[in-house]
Amino acid sequence: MTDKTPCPPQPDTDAPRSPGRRSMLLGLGAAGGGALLATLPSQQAAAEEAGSTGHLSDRVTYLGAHQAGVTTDRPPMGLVVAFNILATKRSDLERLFRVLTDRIAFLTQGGTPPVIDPKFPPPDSGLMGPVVSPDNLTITVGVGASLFDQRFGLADKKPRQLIKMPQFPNDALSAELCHGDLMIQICSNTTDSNLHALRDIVKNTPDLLMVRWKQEGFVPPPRATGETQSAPRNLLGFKDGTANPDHKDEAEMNRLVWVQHGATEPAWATGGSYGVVRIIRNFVERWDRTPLGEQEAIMGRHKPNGAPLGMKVEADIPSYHDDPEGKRTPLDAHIRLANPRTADSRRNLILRRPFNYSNGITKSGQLDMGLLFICFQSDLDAGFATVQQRLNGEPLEEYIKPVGGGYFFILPGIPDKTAFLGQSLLAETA
Ligand SMILES: C=CC1=C(C)c2cc3[nH]c(cc4nc(cc5[nH]c(cc1n2)c(C)c5CCC(=O)O)C(CCC(=O)O)=C4C)c(C)c3C=C
Ligand SMILES: [Fe+2]
Repeated sequence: MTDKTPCPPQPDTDAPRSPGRRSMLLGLGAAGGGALLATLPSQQAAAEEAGSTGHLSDRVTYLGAHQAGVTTDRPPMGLVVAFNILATKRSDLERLFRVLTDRIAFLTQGGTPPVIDPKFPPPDSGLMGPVVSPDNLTITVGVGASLFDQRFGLADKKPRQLIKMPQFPNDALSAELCHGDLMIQICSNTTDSNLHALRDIVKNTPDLLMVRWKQEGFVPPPRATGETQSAPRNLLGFKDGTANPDHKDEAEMNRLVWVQHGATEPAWATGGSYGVVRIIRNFVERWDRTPLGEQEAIMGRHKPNGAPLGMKVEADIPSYHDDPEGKRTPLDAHIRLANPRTADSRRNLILRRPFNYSNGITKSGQLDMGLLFICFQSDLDAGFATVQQRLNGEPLEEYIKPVGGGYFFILPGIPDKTAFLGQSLLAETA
């Protein structure tokens, strides 16, 4: 049953976004408060021991032309949650976007939730103690094709390439893990920050949103020995992310990721992006019984150091034109199909931002783990759809099974504190 308890007044979200050096050093940020100061050193030590690279005071702005969580650094923990929208009126859809904006402002910047009469449910779950620290949190909101049905009068404003994610040949999509009117990606240094943010959003939208599916994931920390370059490993034991475009290169991100003004998309979509989520199970028991040479031929890279086959280091650029028969890198190796590195295939580049996941065991007693694959692009057809089409039938398919996910349009950013998420979309159809 949906909890319809009205929420008590929410805290001021106007927390300063540039904490002083001293408060940064103390790990206080905008949150302030002695309670945090008292607990910080041990929490931080624990996080560092666990390999987390972040600090409780790390704060990512939620304001700007683009939403955070796409080209910002990927923190160690991430989750994707998809919702059905319960609102049926346009005014309620606007209320939903305003509430989300308000919660994103508070949760990502941190602060102290109000203390209220104990006869009411507490405004905050308390998962993070009396002070909510930012902890590198980003909350990224996307909308599915179904938002543009008859309910809200938005049909003619649908991003041109936004469709319900199709079933690809190797997919075994499970209905309860797919699609949704709204998708929220929540990323931070720690699982509890992500869950705290999720619970806050769910609590504040009882009559507006219903959770449809959720998948949590993680990025392993850099290992102290033997790892010479950046990309962390996936659950097949290979470095994953090596050949990703540079998310810090603004020009490249404008070319590949962000919908540009004057593009073929509706004007409201400028600054947004297409987000693809795929829950891809890995058959790790079978993989772990596969000879190393075969694993490497399937991926097209050496397992220990991530170098392209026949090359020395991870950063080496694979070359295929001098290997037309695939003697060094098989023609059907994952990386060669995904990016054949021709002049034409430059327009198919995508920004990958995946997380590993481990969900326990399946009904038949197999380890249920895999890749929460997430990627972003300004052109869905040229990006994910083309790359996935090239991967259809690849040898890696024997070891993977996509079971869920969806296509979403990542809304443009919130330009300033007077604005709200989705405002450009609603303004165009007011
Ligand atoms: C449709 C897009 C892609 C899906 C789905 C996908 C699934 C998937 N990938 C790995 C492991 C690796 N992928 C790597 C590279 C790579 N993968 C894609 C696209 C998809 N992968 C691209 C575009 C690339 C880059 C290719 C290049 O430019 O050379 C790698 C190599 C390291 C790296 O560059 O990241 C690994 C390893 C798994 C296990 C998987 C599904 C479970
Ligand atoms: Fe891949």
